[in-house]
Amino acid sequence: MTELSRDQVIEALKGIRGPDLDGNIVDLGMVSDVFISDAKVYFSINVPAERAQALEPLRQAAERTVKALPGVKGAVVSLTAERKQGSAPPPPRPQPSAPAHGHAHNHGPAPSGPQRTKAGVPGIDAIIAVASGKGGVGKSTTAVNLALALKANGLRVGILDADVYGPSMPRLLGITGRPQQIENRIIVPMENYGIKVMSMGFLVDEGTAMIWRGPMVQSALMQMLREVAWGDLDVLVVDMPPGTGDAQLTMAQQVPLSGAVIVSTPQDLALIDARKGLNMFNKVEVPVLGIVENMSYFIAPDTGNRYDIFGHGGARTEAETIGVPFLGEVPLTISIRETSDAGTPVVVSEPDGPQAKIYRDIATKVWEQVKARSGRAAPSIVFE
Ligand SMILES: Nc1ncnc2c1ncn2[C@@H]1O[C@H](COP(=O)(O)OP(=O)(O)OP(=O)(O)O)[C@@H](O)[C@H]1O
Repeated sequence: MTELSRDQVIEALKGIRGPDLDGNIVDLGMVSDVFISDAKVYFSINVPAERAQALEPLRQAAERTVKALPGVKGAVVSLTAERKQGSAPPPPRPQPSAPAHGHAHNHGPAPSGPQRTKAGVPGIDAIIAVASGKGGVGKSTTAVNLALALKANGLRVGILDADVYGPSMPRLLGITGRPQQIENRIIVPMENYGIKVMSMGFLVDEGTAMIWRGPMVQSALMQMLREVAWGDLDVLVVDMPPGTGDAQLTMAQQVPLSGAVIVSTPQDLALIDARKGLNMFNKVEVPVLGIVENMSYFIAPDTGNRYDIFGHGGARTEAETIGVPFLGEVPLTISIRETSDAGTPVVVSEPDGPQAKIYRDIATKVWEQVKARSGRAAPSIVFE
């Protein structure tokens, strides 16, 4: 197999017409730098923000084209809508949580630590959602490494994979097999690397087409939350399905969340989606613990050089604008991807490496936020 080159990719992308069918996306200057690493191709296409949604087919066409090239193992293509240099900053947005609800302060004294009764699931002190405004930003990767980093920081941790449409925890944590059921339909969670895990992926055969209707999703989720022998946990990390639709809103409402972590990539478009996520949690009065910028910058595997291909720093600015904590920047590195694919997340497989440290620092900040907010009553849950 011949080595894949950037020129080949660019040549192929020249076959894709611009949004108004004049010229191609390369000659129109819409394509960012192209990075190739381990036969996976990364680049972004710059489009006007207001046309982003309409141009999703263009992104898909570019992705398909690149994936079809011989020797390409995968492609990560994102749309970006860069602000023009020197343009006015966006207007300040209101604080995400109104002081009337008593959880608007990101600072101030940490009262007494998370309280057992607050989480609403006996034995579980705090439940944290990891969410993203859209798919593919690395939400599951962040969730698993955050959970393992919380464990590395000395906490008792579980993960609930609420992404029933595309459960990824079995793969990310390298767990196969089925969980056991004990008396009263209670399921024993699976376990690896010292954390307990429950995922629909353990119950449904891979490749089985599951057609989920809303109520089924809700009942599956409630079972995974309440009919699982979690034991005593300091924190349960919930990997939410991507997006901010009705299903996610209901989920955010029904799970007694202590707070939510929002994962975004730095591009403006992803940030717009991240803001939707933030609004969703505000709607159901779940405090947003902060934003993580994933794929913040790129570390080339051969030289270790750093490249800001995705416009690093957008999420930090966004967090400052909307007044939520910024939790940290995770670079796009091959080690994060490969360790995830291998079921040995970087926090456990390279615990002394720089990536693991980044996740542990994020975990520390997340936990500080949980503790700072634990005085607040959890949203009530209604059982039918
Ligand atoms: N920081 C990173 N560096 C390199 N690769 C990453 C990083 N974060 C995520 N990835 C890779 O990007 C892909 C998407 O990540 P992941 O599945 O975590 O995203 P997601 O937002 O949960 O996606 P989905 O919406 O499909 O559930 C995976 O191949 C993952 O290994």
